[in-house]
Amino acid sequence: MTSATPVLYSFPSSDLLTESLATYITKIQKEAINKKGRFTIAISGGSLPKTLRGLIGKPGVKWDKWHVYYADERIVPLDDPESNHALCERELFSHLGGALPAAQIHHIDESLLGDIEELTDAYEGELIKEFANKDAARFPVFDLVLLGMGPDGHTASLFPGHPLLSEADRWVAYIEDSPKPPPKRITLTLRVINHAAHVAFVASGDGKKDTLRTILDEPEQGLPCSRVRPAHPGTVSWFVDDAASALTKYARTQFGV
Ligand SMILES: O=C(O)[C@H](O)[C@@H](O)[C@H](O)[C@H](O)COP(=O)(O)O
Repeated sequence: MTSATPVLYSFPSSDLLTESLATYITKIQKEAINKKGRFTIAISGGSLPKTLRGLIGKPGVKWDKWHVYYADERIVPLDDPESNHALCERELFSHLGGALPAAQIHHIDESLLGDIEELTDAYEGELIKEFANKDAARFPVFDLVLLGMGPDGHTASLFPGHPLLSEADRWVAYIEDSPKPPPKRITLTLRVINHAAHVAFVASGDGKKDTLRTILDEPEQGLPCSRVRPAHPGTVSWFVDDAASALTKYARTQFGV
């Protein structure tokens, strides 16, 4: 089975990056809705939710068809400043005037914070409700997974050298020793990410330039971000700014949809 080759889009400003990312997401959303009447997306935390602001008020975004999941989430209350859900609420959902129904935003079950195994099973159950039997697939096929890149090359809560990278059965897994705090998290597994129709990474700033070079120019090092290679006909795209791409020799593609 052939895997997607990363496509690199690099922008001179964060405004251009934000606007282009919004255009890209809107196009994928439209294709998904035309095909099956809904759009399934998984979103990470970190600086990513803020870069989705270009979607706010953008014509053509059909929020009522969105079904949102988290690519990873921290095991903290939903209103905790460390919660990815709280972050997405703050940066995006609260600006939509209720256009995206709360029932279509799938967050962790707060009543299970004390039992990470049960919480993980329950979150996987949320995915099963959406995806099981749909394509008779062994793994869910998200229309789009949006990811960030950590300075150590991690993505979602998949960290370099961690045994979780080899998880071959679960859709959602937990980690209790995350090197990035907080230590307890759940994450989509690499198998799930690599079954997505489209995956897009977003990375910006000078602080990302060394890691981005390693990920794109030396994929053989096997950093988690380099291992995101959805199977054909899936795609993997990188939306970065020129500061982040300063060191990579990887070929740039001109953005245009
Ligand atoms: O919840 C998390 O911690 C994230 O999902 C994580 O994978 C993040 O995306 C990267 O660490 C990049 O974070 P920055 O964009 O803040 O550098």
